Amino acid sequence: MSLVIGLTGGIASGKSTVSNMLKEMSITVIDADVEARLAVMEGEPAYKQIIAEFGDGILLENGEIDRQKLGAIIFHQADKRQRLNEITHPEVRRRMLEQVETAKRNNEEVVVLDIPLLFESKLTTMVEKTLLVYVDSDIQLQRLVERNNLTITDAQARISSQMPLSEKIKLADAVINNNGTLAETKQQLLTVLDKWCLKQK
Ligand SMILES: CC(C)(COP(=O)(O)OP(=O)(O)OC[C@H]1O[C@@H](n2cnc3c(N)ncnc32)[C@H](O)[C@@H]1O)[C@@H](O)C(=O)NCCC(=O)NCCS
Ligand SMILES: Nc1ncnc2c1ncn2[C@@H]1O[C@H](COP(=O)(O)OP(=O)(O)OP(=O)(O)O)[C@@H](O)[C@H]1O
Repeated sequence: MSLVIGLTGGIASGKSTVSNMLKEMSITVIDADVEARLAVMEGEPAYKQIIAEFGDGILLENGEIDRQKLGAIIFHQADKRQRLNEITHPEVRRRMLEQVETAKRNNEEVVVLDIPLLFESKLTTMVEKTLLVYVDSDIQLQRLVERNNLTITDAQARISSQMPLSEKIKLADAVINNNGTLAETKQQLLTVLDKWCLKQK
């Protein structure tokens, strides 16, 4: 029996940081952002649908989707964001489920799905437990600005395109507070895994 955990949070709250800790423990992590990237490669059905919706002005010279341009549109326009989600999310879901099945066949004890929009896109049916990586909003903004080299306005647009962390915290089965050091975050992760995985056995 595998336990399927949905790892979520807000943009720049620390999901990848926690994912990397899980990978170091040899736990399989399936990353929705990676699957979403693969789903929109040239030749994939979503690629054509995106061009039909957003025009070929969003392509780079080499034919790939210009992620910066597409991001600039969808993080500022809710209706466009919804269209992109409608195009990409079914394919992301399908790809992730395929990998969950493989992990289950391999009798892996724990499988983690890293899904930023787990609650917004109602993907919780894919997982048995939900784990939220939380940070205070001022720290989130500061980390996002620094990591992505964004203006405060652009960073705020990205943050407000997602459900606030203060709402997500009410929906999660467990919360890791990532305001502090990486060591403190890892300790909280180990406590949660201990609790959930020991119960599994
Ligand atoms: C908008 C795009 C082109 C921006 O690409 P970019 O390389 O700049 O960012 P990346 O894909 O690494 O995403 C960074 C973060 O942005 C946030 N984000 C991405 N898409 C969305 C969205 N549709 N709504 C809200 N937040 C989003 C997530 O927190 C994600 O971790 C890209 O994110 C995309 O194609 N998004 C649609 C697919 C999607 O919803 N992915 C999220 C996982 S399901
Ligand atoms: N505890 C911490 N202390 C200091 N910096 C941190 C901590 N956790 C994460 N960071 C930094 O904050 C930034 C955001 O973290 P990370 O990339 O893990 O977030 P994410 O939730 O995966 O983001 P995204 O939704 O954009 O994929 C990174 O630059 C990371 O190095």
